[in-house]
Amino acid sequence: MQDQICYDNYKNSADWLQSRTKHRPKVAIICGSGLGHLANALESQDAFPYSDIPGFPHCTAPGHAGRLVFGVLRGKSCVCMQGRFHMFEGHSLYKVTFPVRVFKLLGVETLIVTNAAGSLASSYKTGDIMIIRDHINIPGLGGFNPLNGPNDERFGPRFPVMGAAYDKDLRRLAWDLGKKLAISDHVQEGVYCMVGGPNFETIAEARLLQRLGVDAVGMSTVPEVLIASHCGMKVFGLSLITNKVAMDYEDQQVVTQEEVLAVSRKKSHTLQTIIMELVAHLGSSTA
Ligand SMILES: O=P(O)(O)O[C@@H]1C[C@H](O)[C@@H](CO)O1
Ligand SMILES: Nc1nc2[nH]cnc2c(=O)[nH]1
Repeated sequence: MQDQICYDNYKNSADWLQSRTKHRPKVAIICGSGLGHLANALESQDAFPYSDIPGFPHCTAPGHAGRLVFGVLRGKSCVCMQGRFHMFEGHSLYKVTFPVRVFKLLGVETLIVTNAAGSLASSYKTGDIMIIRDHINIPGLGGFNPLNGPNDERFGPRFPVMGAAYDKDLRRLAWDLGKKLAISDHVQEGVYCMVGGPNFETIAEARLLQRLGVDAVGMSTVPEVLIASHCGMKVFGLSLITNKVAMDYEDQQVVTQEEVLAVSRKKSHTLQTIIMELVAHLGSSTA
């Protein structure tokens, strides 16, 4: 594969970071659009602009600050991506997922992914939070997969299974936390679908995805989950529902990226609260 990334590049980046921070995180968090505020909650921060880190791509999507922040969240050492890389920015899937393998080499065991997404499930409301139970990888079904090319056994097997990519115990814990925080009316669990973007769905595409069993659709997350699961990390994912996807030609709602960002910024606090509680419980008998 033309631009596949070799082990030494991931290692070089991990060594660079380890020589500049005392933190040794076991948890990594990827912040979706408008959700980067979470990184500000980290204590004893060491922050690095992506442009300084060897091998890291540059962040061009709106609502993604482009910084890697190490610190302590609820007593746990974490590393937080304040902004991610998307295929629609023109990055290869190897670049999109580059940080995840760097996290593996840093010793990360649990990856938490977040995103902004449009809902297809009729019962979902804007502002709801969806625990990701499973995914559909539309680019992947068409052959675009970050695991394409020669397999590096140091990361994982040639043919990884994906039937249980989203950790069951962490999903259950998130449900319990939703109840404890009295927000369970706004918590859902469902199937996330990645499309390539950058355009939003046509009406016919939206209807197709709904028939396929998709509850929420976005343009990210799945490549990172594939790479994390391949190398044996526990994965937990949340989608913030920023809009309902138009399903009808008469529908007057037209989604815009401004609306996506405005809703995710407005509702990010709830998502952050769940993540902070979840991180606090990591390592207990249930997580
Ligand atoms: O990084 P995320 O997935 O939150 O980025 C947002 C949501 C869609 O993927 C895309 C268009 O809204 O940007
Ligand atoms: N593809 C897609 N991505 C989104 N991200 C946030 N909302 C949407 C949406 O409606 N469709």
